[in-house]
Amino acid sequence: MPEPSELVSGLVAGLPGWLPNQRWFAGKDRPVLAVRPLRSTVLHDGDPLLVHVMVEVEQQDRREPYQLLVGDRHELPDHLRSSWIGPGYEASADSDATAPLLDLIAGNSRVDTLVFETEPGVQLETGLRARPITSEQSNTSLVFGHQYILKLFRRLTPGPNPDLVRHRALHAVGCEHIAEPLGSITGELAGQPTTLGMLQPFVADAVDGWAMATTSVRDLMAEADLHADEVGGDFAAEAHRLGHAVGAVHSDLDRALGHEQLGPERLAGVVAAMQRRLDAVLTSVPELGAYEAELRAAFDKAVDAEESITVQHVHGDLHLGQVLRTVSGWLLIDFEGEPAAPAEDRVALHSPLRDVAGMLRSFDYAAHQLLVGQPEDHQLARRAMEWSRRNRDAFCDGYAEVATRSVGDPRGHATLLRAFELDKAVYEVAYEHANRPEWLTVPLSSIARITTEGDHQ
Ligand SMILES: Nc1ncnc2c1ncn2[C@@H]1O[C@H](COP(=O)(O)OP(=O)(O)O)[C@@H](O)[C@H]1O
Ligand SMILES: O=P(O)(O)O[C@H]1O[C@H](CO)[C@@H](O[C@H]2O[C@H](CO)[C@@H](O)[C@H](O)[C@H]2O)[C@H](O)[C@H]1O
Repeated sequence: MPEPSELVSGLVAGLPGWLPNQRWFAGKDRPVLAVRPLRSTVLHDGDPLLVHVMVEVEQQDRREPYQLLVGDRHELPDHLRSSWIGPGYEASADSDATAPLLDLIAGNSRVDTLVFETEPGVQLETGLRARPITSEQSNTSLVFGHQYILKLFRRLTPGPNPDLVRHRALHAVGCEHIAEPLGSITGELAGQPTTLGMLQPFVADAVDGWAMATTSVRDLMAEADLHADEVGGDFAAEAHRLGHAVGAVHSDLDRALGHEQLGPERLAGVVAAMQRRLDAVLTSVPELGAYEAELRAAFDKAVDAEESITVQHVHGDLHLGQVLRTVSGWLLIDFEGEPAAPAEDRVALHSPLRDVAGMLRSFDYAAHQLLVGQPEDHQLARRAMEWSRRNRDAFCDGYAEVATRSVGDPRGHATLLRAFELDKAVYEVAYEHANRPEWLTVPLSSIARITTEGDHQ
């Protein structure tokens, strides 16, 4: 096997061709011009070899750091062939190679500039093998035994990652709706201690909200004569509990990290950001042009709708795929903000209504995604609306029971909430255009309904 330094320099040369095929690579829409190694650290010098590598990826207008786990072994098993970069392979799918990561955290170890540590008072079980979770995500998560999940952040931003910061803050105030942070990995990037990984308990019995909600929609669609409140798979009680959980997380984030009250000129700044996002999405998705005037008017209306706006730490990219139903209740995961947003936006304070709007959008998605590609059917479309309205209302009812005083019932801020929902739908138009063009009709038809038909609760 080559020396680790030779391995890394050879492998970096293969990365411009390999990176764009990775789900977690954020720059798939632009060519990779160059990849430069920033730092490499040998974590296990054996067979398999495990090297932690940070690289800088250059694309047209940006240079962004990423982390990789690089492996090498005498014989590469068949199941790792797709991870081959040459020389060496990306090792996150190699259970033999990644096993030391948990032990390094448990041992509060330091290797070169990498710091592996447990959270205060945490004792970890060691010697467990890891498997990567198979869902397509923005980062890479490894499950150790059935006990722990380690998320390795792929695109790095110098400084602490908001996912870890918010989990720590919520845990410190006893929040029941998160998986407790158990440990972390920190490295050095641009001279700053930077979060590379976060360890949490793996909740093996959890089902995500999207799977539950879409099962409920399917149940309703299958019943010709029953209403949403009459079918066995009714989701409203869960939507209510979920609203309660999100409201409690917002209150806990406020208690732990505080809030700010912004005056009218800052509210105007929030709305200006919505207009700028619309400008950007209009250039890449011309279909959105049909709704431009109505969208701009809805955003402008929000400027005068409230005297001030409360901002605090929030989730930032809340949707049904970011919540897990366990036997004891709902957990929120992944407090990193929108994957495509700039780092400043992901750590910034925002209105809690932005998260509420994200979840309301998700109910709308769950209701309408089954209709994608189907011939128009008014009966099914009416049922989708019925499901969406019922569950959005139940969510808001649950949220209002525990929300911070400054927000209360989200429906009491109808104009601002509508603007946040439309802003999220504009984001989704860009997301679907880039990732799932066949689903572009989902956010576009919501925008049509909300703006043209005024259909909004
Ligand atoms: N504590 C946990 N227990 C069980 N599964 C989890 C846990 N945390 C995350 N997951 C699963 O891992 C997936 C990816 O986690 P997430 O934090 O959303 O990562 P990413 O930033 O890559 O999107 C989730 O969709 C969920 O299925
Ligand atoms: O989970 P991520 O942080 O990677 O979020 C991105 O991908 C989501 C899709 O997986 C996307 O969510 C959109 O589709 C969901 C259904 O698949 C729906 O529930 C959401 O409401 C909708 O926004 C999310 O926008 C994107 O950031």
